[in-house]
Amino acid sequence: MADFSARTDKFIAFLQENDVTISPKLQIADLRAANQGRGIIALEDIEIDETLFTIPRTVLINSLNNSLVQDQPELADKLAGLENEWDALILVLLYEYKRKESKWTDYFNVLPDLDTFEFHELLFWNDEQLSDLKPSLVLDRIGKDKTVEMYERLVAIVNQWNLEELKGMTMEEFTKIATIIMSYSFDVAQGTEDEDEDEDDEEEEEEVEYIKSMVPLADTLNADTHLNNAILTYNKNQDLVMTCIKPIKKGEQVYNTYSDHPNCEILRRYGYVETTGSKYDFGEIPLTLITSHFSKSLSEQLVFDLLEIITEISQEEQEDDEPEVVAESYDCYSSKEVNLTFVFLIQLVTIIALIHKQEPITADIQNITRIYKKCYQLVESKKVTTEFVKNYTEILQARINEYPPIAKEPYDKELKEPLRKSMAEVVLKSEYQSLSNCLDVDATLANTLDGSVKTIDDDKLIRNILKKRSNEDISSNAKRTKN
Ligand SMILES: C[S@@+](CC[C@H](N)C(=O)[O-])C[C@H]1O[C@@H](n2cnc3c(N)ncnc32)[C@H](O)[C@@H]1O
Repeated sequence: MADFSARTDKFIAFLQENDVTISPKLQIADLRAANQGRGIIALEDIEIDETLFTIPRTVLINSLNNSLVQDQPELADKLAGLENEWDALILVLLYEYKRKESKWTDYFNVLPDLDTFEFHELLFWNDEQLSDLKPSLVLDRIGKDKTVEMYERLVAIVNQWNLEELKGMTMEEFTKIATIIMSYSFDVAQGTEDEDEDEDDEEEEEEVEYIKSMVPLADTLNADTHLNNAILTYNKNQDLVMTCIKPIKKGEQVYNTYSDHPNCEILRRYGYVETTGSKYDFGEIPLTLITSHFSKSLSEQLVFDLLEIITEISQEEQEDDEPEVVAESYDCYSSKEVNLTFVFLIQLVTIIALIHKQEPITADIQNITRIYKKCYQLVESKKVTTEFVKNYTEILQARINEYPPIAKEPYDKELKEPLRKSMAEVVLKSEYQSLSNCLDVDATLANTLDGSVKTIDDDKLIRNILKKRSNEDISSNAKRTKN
């Protein structure tokens, strides 16, 4: 405890020596009892727009500003030239960690210690612990293979650049540094001003470049998706300014946002969960579940062929920035909203399957394009068919049924031991509840399509498609006769 607060005191002295100004209404607190490490609390009420603290850029650590380039200036261009911005920051941070004394020593002494800190991000879970997360699709995103690839790439750079101090970098050290970057770093805008921005000039906004940086003090803030009350902005001098965006009462914690993540992603990236669910929770429907659902009415091979054709058509028909219709999975949010592509795909395959019942369908691109366009118009005009509702509900229910009984239980306010098992249970509950919320079909469709949605008879749509097709057949026959 004494060591913990002594480190906090030295960190505060470091901030003051480096011209960081902090509101006297704030205090860095020991929140270890709540599994939150350090955090910042308000000693007095704070109003919206009050400045919480101001950080000059000289205190940041990034590929431009660090001890490695100070010690070996010839590396500056090489670091700036690295294609992957993670690579540069990993190298400079590991160098700072290994260097016994540097400008940032008292900052590093409040960051997770590489030897003693227990990281809970999913990269550090063993197979048995991970199995408690089944059937969450977060298990497909842990990225152990990518980490090995990145480690090997960095070892090659260390050797090529002959970075003596980093030559013994182990896979474990590398993984911990990369994790610290993932959970502590900020993408800091280069040369932006908060005020006097021409908001209409979108092109100018697009040109803003970001540099991945460690930002002392800004990274002492914990996050909460429901209670977020502070954001990082910039002032005219290009300093970083943490600003209050929601009134904060005396005794309350100051919370940043780490972006709009569901609990499974908060756990994967930051090693904690929001015990009563994230504001941005979702459950996911894997494409395989949609495939197996429709394989009951169409053959499995036909479903595969259709998905291939639908992918082709959507690439042709869609704008570049629109999401692919055929994706590996689809999100179902706790706020009763799903991906629009999920609605469209189910509606499309539903109609194809019904037509197939009347006359066997072939996976022919012209034919499917016609049905694709009709379904697109239908969904665009905020309509779906009765059979869509049935298939949507059955697919969602099939996914819900994959969850273990614990997922159905309400949230406990606090985590229990063993901690990782307890966090995994929270993730499953978050996903289960999100999927269940989306069983409210009317509300979910209204949120997804931005307005109330009408359900029409399938036959009406099918007749319309088949009629149009026979009309087109007649006219193409007529054309052929003419020729
Ligand atoms: C940017 S740091 C925040 C400062 C951190 N608490 C510390 O002591 O260094 C991010 C890390 O803080 C912890 N954290 C942030 N928000 C949290 C929360 N709401 N509950 C529990 N832990 C949280 C997680 O370990 C996360 O990886």
